[in-house]
Amino acid sequence: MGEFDFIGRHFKSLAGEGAFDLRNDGAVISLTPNHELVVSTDTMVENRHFLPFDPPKTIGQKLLRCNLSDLAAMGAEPLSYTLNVTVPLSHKYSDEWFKAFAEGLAEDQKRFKLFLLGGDTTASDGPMVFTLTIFGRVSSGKALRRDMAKEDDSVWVTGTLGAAALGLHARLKELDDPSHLLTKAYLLPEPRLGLSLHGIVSACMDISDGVLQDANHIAEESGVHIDLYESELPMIEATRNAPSQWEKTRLLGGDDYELLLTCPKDKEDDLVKECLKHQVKITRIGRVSKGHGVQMLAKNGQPIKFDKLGWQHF
Ligand SMILES: Nc1ncnc2c1ncn2[C@@H]1O[C@H](COP(=O)(O)OP(=O)(O)O)[C@@H](O)[C@H]1O
Ligand SMILES: Cc1ncc(C[n+]2csc(CCOP(=O)(O)OP(=O)(O)O)c2C)c(N)n1
Ligand SMILES: [Mg+2]
Repeated sequence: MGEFDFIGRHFKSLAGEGAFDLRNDGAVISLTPNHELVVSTDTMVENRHFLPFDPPKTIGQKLLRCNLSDLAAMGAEPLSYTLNVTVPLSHKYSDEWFKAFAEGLAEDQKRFKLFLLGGDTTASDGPMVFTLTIFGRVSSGKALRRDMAKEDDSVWVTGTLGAAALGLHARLKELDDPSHLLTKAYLLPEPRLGLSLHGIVSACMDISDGVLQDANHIAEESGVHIDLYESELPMIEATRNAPSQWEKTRLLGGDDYELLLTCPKDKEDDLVKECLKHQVKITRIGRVSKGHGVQMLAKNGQPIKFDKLGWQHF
């Protein structure tokens, strides 16, 4: 069958304007005046980012959505993406598997209004690896950044936290998930696209490695200290009620793909209004102050001690 046949069968129908039907050496991106191109890339590795027995459809969707979440964090709107696939030679993923993977991409392409530009296909003795590079656009000068948080700003988060990290363990049958909501959060994050936050928030990023570690990125980049209040972290019931042995996982486990924002006091009403307009839950979870680093504070005001801040690959 070969890789060319494989590309034609699974990916050609996902291609859009400038992709030349996936039959050229490169693709062309048309740019509009007064916009800047935003680029972001993320890799997903079998047994590191997804489980080989996860549904192929949601693996495709999660791959796209993690990248869409990066565009959301930049305040950008999606245009197109490239897809690199490294197929494992040691164990076979069926044609049906890739069909469902591509169906996931097709469904989300339609919903989030972007298309495939091209990519690369290889094989190796290692695990399945997907790399997706996403292109978006933002009005010139209006990209959101991580480095403008200021003393006395409040810290906010969209949606809820911790469910995806527990969902992974539900998939591994280490934790009960009768509502299936933990599993759903792990399999299918919801990118917070479409919010108009430029001129409202002082810093923005998406949470992939856990709220504390990612808040630390904003703190470092902005030259400030951030306190997060543990009791304020928004969690669905299944997350809040998980047995205490899962405390650290739900707080630091990552995989949330929610937006972490800092906001000056006089813009808080605008932030809440903008999120309400788009029916996105938003919760105040902390405060920016002078200094450096991050702390998570318990209800009694005491810092909670952790041996690490969040997810690290090595
Ligand atoms: N291998 C690499 N080469 C160049 N830049 C990298 C590499 N890995 C990460 N980066 C850059 O480092 C920054 C942080 O990366 P990462 O933690 O992966 O961010 P994100 O959580 O947004 O994906 C990004 O600007 C990314 O482009
Ligand atoms: C099988 C499996 N094990 C563990 C995890 C948890 N996990 C893997 S990577 C990661 C952090 C995000 O991935 P990364 O590659 O750091 O993305 P980036 O920060 O670059 O967006 C998390 C929480 C998972 N999603 N799946
Ligand atoms: Mg990354």
